Amino acid sequence: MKNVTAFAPATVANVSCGFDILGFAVEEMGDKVTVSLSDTPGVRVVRIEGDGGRLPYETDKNTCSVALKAFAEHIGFEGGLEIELFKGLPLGSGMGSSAASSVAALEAANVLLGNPLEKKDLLPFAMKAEGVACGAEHADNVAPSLLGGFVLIRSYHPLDVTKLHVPKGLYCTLVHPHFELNTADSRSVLRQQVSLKDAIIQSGNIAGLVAGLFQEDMGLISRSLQDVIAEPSRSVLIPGFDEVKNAVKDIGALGVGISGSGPTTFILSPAQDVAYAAKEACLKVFEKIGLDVDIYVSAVNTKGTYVINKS
Ligand SMILES: Nc1ncnc2c1ncn2[C@@H]1O[C@H](COP(=O)(O)OP(=O)(O)OP(=O)(O)O)[C@@H](O)[C@H]1O
Ligand SMILES: N[C@@H](CCO)C(=O)O
Repeated sequence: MKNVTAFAPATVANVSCGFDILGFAVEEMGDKVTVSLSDTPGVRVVRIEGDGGRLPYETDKNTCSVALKAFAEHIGFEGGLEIELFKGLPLGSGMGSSAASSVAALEAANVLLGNPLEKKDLLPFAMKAEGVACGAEHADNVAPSLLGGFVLIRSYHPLDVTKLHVPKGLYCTLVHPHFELNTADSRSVLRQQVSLKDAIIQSGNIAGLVAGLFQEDMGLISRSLQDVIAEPSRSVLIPGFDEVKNAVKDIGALGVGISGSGPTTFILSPAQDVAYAAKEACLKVFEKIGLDVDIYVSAVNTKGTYVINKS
């Protein structure tokens, strides 16, 4: 085997009440990465497509190569690895673009080198790449992109992640307005202190959301999709956010929140037809505002990253 290509899915981080500790993966949208063995030692990005020429080739800047360099050092691989990145995700969208790249690169390289590590043990290298992309080694995009489904980060020190149950029928609608918001900028507007009152509300909601997922209790999930920590500071940066909340109030959706650090908004629904009704409602909102959007409807991806070609 000389090269392996892997796909890694887009993700919705935070899921309202789980700032930096919860995320889920979606289907179809994502990045593809081919990793090939090379006679020249070291990790190199040799091709990038689909980014409009905007992503860095430098090994210490592209999330694919940052992750692979750390992985190669960890397993003691001293040979050469070449990376070809096919961007499927828009940059600065809130759909985990930098995460999908590093996760696909790690999955491809791990398989190429004979699976020296288990999938879950690739996580720290992808987190390192997130640190380079946005200044914080948060795992709520990389963990679900790697493992699929809903993933909870119980602790960062030590790292303790766990997959949660995905209720049948759960769908999401992702509304991506055509402008970029860097995660670093979107983190810089956050308050550094949280009041006791808000801490109580947020803990109740995250516990309720986890219980709701396991019990497949759509009412409990819906009541728990509330964020009093990040959303109040960030929603002002997202045109149409309040209008979307209003527009989907009466169509049976479970809730609305900012996907990761935005500007994408996610709507969770208990069934596919509700997710499509949410799409129609959002199209009307953005037509009125006069802003171009892409709207995707997707089930939850329970598989995470996977290999699509080996040769
Ligand atoms: N392979 C990559 N894919 C995307 N961004 C990358 C990649 N490698 C490096 N970067 C850098 O990461 C930064 C983008 O990180 P940021 O977290 O803001 O965006 P994102 O991952 O596209 O957003 P989001 O997670 O909100 O979808 C940019 O400076 C970009 O140049
Ligand atoms: N938890 C991160 C996700 C970034 O996509 C944040 O909200 O900043």
